[in-house]
Amino acid sequence: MNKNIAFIGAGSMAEAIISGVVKAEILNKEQIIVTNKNNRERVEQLQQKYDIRSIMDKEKVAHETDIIILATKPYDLQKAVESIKPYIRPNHLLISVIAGVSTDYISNLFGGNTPVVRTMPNTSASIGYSATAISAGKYATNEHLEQAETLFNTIGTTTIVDENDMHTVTGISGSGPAYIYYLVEAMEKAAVEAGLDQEVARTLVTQTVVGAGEMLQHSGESASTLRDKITSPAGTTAAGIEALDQHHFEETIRQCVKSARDRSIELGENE
Ligand SMILES: NC(=O)C1=CN([C@@H]2O[C@H](COP(=O)(O)OP(=O)(O)OC[C@H]3O[C@@H](n4cnc5c(N)ncnc54)[C@H](OP(=O)(O)O)[C@@H]3O)[C@@H](O)[C@H]2O)C=CC1
Ligand SMILES: O=C(O)[C@@H]1CCC=N1
Repeated sequence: MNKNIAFIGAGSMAEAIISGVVKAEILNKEQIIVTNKNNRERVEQLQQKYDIRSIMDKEKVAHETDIIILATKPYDLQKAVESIKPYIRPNHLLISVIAGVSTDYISNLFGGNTPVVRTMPNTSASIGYSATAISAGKYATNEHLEQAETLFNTIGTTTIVDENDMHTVTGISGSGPAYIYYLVEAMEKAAVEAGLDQEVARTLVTQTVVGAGEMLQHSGESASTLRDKITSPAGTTAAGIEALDQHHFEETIRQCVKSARDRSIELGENE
């Protein structure tokens, strides 16, 4: 890509994207700039770790870049925009990774027809495995959307969605890796309580999750078919699944996704 990119916000999500983009080698490292509010130590840490540039002066950040990725928490967005708004050019593209916040709101904050593309990646971006959803705001052209797709395709898959679906997407794939990690924590705890060594538990559970993920990706079979193949009649898996059902597993997941989605809506309502 012949575009310079700046990250406004240098937290977990910015780092996951930077890590993935650097590994993908689609940009020279000096084309990537990171900045935050005032935590110079953090941006210098990222600068050293990924051999990218850190710049605290927002005028210089804007001057040196074509694409600006907004990666603050939703409640910090307004101040972040204020700090860079005076230096935004008409040909800048803004890409938001921020949960809940609409492209219209961001365009309005910038006070005009600023093109905004909204994305919802996840932290697996750091190893090229993000499931990123993308929506174009009303001032973003097809070219802007393609630029965002090109960038996010380097850190995983991209799926274009209607912006109205972004809250659900956030509850599914934005937060999703955390649900899987929570499941892993629970399985490890159960294994240790049943007498397995912690390291043995970790190795077995991790490989089980990785293997299941690879099967979902590569076997061409649905989750339900794959599950059936493990579930012998009156066997161990059937007993385990029955316990999950008795403890309302499906309803628990439904509530989990709904709560995350509702929270995304709330974050947007503070607009
Ligand atoms: N973490 C995740 O898995 C995902 C997160 N997201 C979204 O990404 C966004 C960032 O999340 P995450 O990385 O976890 O958050 P973090 O808290 O880890 O990072 C937020 C960053 O924003 C910076 N910041 C705060 N205020 C300003 C400002 N005025 N100007 C410039 N930078 C500022 C902070 O800098 P400082 O330290 O100086 O305050 C910090 O570097 C959120 O909106 C979240 O919804 C989306 C998908 C997944
Ligand atoms: O928890 C959050 O609000 C962010 C959005 C998606 C993942 N993390």
